[in-house]
Amino acid sequence: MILIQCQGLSKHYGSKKALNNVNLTLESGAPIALVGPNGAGKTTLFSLLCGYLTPSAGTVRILGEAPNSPALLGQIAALPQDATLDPNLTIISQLSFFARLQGMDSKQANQEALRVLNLVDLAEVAQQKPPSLSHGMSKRVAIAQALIGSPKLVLLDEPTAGLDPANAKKIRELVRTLSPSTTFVISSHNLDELEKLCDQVLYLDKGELGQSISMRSSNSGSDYLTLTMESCDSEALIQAVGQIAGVVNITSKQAHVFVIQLDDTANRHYEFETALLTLFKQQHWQYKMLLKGRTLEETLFS
Ligand SMILES: Nc1ncnc2c1ncn2[C@@H]1O[C@H](COP(=O)(O)OP(=O)(O)OP(=O)(O)O)[C@@H](O)[C@H]1O
Repeated sequence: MILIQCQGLSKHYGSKKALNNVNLTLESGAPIALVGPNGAGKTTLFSLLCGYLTPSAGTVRILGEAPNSPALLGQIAALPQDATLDPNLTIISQLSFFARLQGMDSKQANQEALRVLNLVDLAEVAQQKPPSLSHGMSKRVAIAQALIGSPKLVLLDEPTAGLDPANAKKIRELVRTLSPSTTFVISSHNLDELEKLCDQVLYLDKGELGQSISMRSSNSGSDYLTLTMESCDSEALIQAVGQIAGVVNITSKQAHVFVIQLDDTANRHYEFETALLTLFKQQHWQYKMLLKGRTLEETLFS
């Protein structure tokens, strides 16, 4: 099912071009990552998808509808980067209010508010007011708000920024669990996190959509291996590995991490891995990790 379609989408703020002629078609399914440097236009794109901003040129369709169409009520939700709640009202009353805006009666709205608070493990703060929550808790409440009514599309702008590692992991697990019925588009600078969660990565730079990378195909069908060593003489390793049959290239941009490109001969990986382990045994070199494919960082920036 086509969830998002943008054609020739541009947004200017005065003379500033924040988005330039973006063409994009996204299907529902696994989470999709949106990455790009500061000021690339990610928030602007999210705001156009939600209908918070109107395009300077081009069109947006969500499930075939214009972003502000009443048909999308409850079907699309967003977690803005700087989401805030009213400091004077309890969490439950605010979440229930948002549920009522989607047409639920007061009993259903209360149950829905509790359901989404349970999803983010925060049912115990239901009767509290926002100022009594920590930054991480406020973020999780904002994520709960985006999940009201089980929308088909949820846009998350930096969902785990400021969360401790345990809570960030919980949010990732929640996204994974809900993914069959909700498609998440996640904007983040945390490439490790996106790599764990997303199959497709969109790269936006200076308002233009560049690469669209399929993590699945780049990891399964690729001819790359990423090797992390415990400690080693990098030059000696590059020299020795470079001489193993099938190696096209070996590079190292981070201490102890090597990206090895193999030619595409059938069974090359098995033969190469055997030769690599034999080399480690001969040289008494200890490896930490050998991964098929390249990291997202390597794929985007090498
Ligand atoms: N309201 C505005 N008025 C003028 N310029 C704006 C406005 N909002 C954003 N911009 C500019 O548009 C460009 C894109 O901004 P945007 O916030 O969409 O980027 P971003 O990719 O979300 O950045 P970050 O990763 O820092 O959050 C930037 O150059 C920004 O300065």
